[in-house]
Amino acid sequence: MSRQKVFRVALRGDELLNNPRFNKGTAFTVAERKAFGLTGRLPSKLEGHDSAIRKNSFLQSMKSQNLVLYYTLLSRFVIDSLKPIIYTPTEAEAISNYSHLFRRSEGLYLTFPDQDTMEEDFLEQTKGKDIDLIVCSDSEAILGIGDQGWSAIRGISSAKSAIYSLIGGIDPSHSLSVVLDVGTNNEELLNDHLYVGWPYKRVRGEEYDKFVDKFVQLVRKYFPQSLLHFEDFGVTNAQRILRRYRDSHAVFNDDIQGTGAVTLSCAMAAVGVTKTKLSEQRYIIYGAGSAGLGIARQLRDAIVSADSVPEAEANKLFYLIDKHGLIKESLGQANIREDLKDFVRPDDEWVGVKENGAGEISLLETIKKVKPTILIGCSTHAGAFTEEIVKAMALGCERPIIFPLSNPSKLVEVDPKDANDWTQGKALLATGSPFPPAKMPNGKDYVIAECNNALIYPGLGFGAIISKSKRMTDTMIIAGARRLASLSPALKDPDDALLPDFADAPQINFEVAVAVAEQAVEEGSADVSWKKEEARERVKQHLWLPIYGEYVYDKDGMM
Ligand SMILES: NC(=O)c1ccc[n+]([C@@H]2O[C@H](COP(=O)([O-])OP(=O)(O)OC[C@H]3O[C@@H](n4cnc5c(N)ncnc54)[C@H](O)[C@@H]3O)[C@@H](O)[C@H]2O)c1
Ligand SMILES: O=C(O)C[C@H](O)C(=O)O
Ligand SMILES: [Mg+2]
Repeated sequence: MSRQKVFRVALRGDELLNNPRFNKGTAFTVAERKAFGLTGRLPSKLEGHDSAIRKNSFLQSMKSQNLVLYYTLLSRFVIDSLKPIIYTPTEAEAISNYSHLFRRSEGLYLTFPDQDTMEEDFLEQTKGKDIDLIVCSDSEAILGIGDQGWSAIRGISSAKSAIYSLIGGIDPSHSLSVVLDVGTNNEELLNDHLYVGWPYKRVRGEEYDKFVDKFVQLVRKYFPQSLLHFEDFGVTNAQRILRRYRDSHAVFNDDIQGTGAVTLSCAMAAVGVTKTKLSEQRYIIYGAGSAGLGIARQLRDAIVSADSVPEAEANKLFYLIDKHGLIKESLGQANIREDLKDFVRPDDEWVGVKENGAGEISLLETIKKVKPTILIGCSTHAGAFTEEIVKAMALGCERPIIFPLSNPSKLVEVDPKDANDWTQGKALLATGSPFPPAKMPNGKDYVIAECNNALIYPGLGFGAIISKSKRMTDTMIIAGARRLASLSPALKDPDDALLPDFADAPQINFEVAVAVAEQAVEEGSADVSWKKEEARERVKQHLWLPIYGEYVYDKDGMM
């Protein structure tokens, strides 16, 4: 017969969770969590559960044991082959199964019913730390796989933070990954008795806004010069939260602004190949959610500033398509979000164009009428760019520019190999997830650019952090995007990739960070006394590299 022993334990918080002798993971009781300062460090449900270990889990486990080893392995040897394991697309699989994979606490869990202790939990987790970067998600729109509840902490908040360190050079001990667990509407998770998050429907409306606001105000109070990165929020919340806080703190929505920036760089490189201007293109954006609208606005703003086109004229170059087809006036307010209003097409343009029974105009009909030069996919609609669609693009212009950006790989709108074959190598291509090179008709490889926001957000973020920017402004983002575009391999060889390879991402993001910091200082968004000309040196000095230091014992030293 076994008898439960009572131990007197002098450890609290991280010390307790990181002690293999005493750690109980999700099995800590509510009373123990309170007594040992663990409430904000563990998800809400108490039983943990293990399942098979994947490569991703192995690296995750290495990360929790030895950060220097983890980042050295990733950066020094195999950045482009291991990145897909710790990030897109493998993360999608790890996230959807995370309750079954959960082993150790990571980051900060803020759960809706625990909001009375939010400040305590926040302070427990950040005590003695100098936090520059906070990455948070409420997990409602994870990549293209939708609502994943609590699981965002692992594959999204932590993976995005890891990319900041790996590619951007941000010291991992200065970043904090957060999940805002406000429930989930994912029935599969709600019905899974092993789901370890808060197993209730998503909180909406005023209660949700208050919860998010409480968190944002803690960030502002304790880390006023940090960058607050929002990832994979649902489209309406994402836009609203960004609007609400962007003038009072350095906040950044990666899906809107990061995706807009990397796609702008990629489009600049593509029009460099076709020797045209951004203002001479006609754009179809398929999927008008966070990414679609972010891309449309970023491209529009660049056209206004670089080609001196009035905003109202620039708006007319864009055709947005969503679930109800082309976004046009007659879809009515119920089917058009308020924030899409700049891009709503007038009905009288479409007289004579074929509609379906519900009065909707399809992607194919839009292409036939508009003869676009650029087609961008961020719809989560796998295979939407069929052979007929891609060939219709190629009929309308010599070098169609086609970016199927939906992640993970299985949701891509068209396999780039097919788009290349169907256009006899004429299409200029980029995807959101990594794909192997396609073969050109002359037998050469065509490297598919990976147009993923991870190629730019680490540099954008680092630039804002180093310059202690009070806000992340559009002009800072455009400065970073221009710098990235200027490093495109296709500018030297038009048959080369539109964007640099991820193997070069650290050097590329260094340049992006310098450009952002320079712009921040020049425009007065920065809060530093140094001059624009010093930005390069400042970024260099603050780059974190995974190298062991020498340890000297000091009882009051770092813990
Ligand atoms: N490459 C990148 O860096 C990058 C960045 C952000 C998002 N993405 C990808 O883009 C996709 C969308 O992400 P998001 O954050 O904008 O999500 P979101 O949910 O905000 O937007 C998706 C939009 O597509 C629309 N849609 C769904 N099915 C459609 C269909 N059949 N036809 C037309 N429209 C349809 C939805 O109504 C919604 O408006 C995801 O797959 C995501 O992984 C890629
Ligand atoms: O996470 C990624 O790979 C990119 C992007 O933020 C997405 O939501 O798909
Ligand atoms: Mg995202």
